[in-house]
Amino acid sequence: MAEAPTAPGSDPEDVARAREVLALERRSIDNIDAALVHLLAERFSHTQRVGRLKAEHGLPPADPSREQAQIDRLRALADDAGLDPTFAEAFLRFIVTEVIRHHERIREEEAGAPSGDEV
Ligand SMILES: O=C(O)C(=O)C[C@]1(C(=O)O)C=C[C@@H](O)C=C1
Repeated sequence: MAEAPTAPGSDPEDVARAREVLALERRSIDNIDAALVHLLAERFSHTQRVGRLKAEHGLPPADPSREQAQIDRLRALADDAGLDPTFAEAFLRFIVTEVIRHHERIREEEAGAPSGDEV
């Protein structure tokens, strides 16, 4: 009697191998996600310092010309790396929007804080 046809890739050994590959890929994905979190934390610690510097010296929270230069650079890097430049731009804009929100909060805090000269 002929064997029952199996759907392509549904052989239990194939599925077991696929699960092993999936587990390995997920380990790498978790490592990369951890690296991204650490890199973002590092980036935000620098932008917090920039925010305080800007607030102390009356500089505007946002710098659109700097942002445009960053976007142009990141889009080119993404293109070279095989990453969608539109995604890279959206990702940077998402981060920078949050940074500007932090800068504005720092500026408001600075404006409300006593100067240190007061008794
Ligand atoms: O470089 C600055 O002036 C920053 O405040 C940092 C940063 C950024 O996150 O890269 C954020 C806001 C500015 O509009 C431009 C860039």
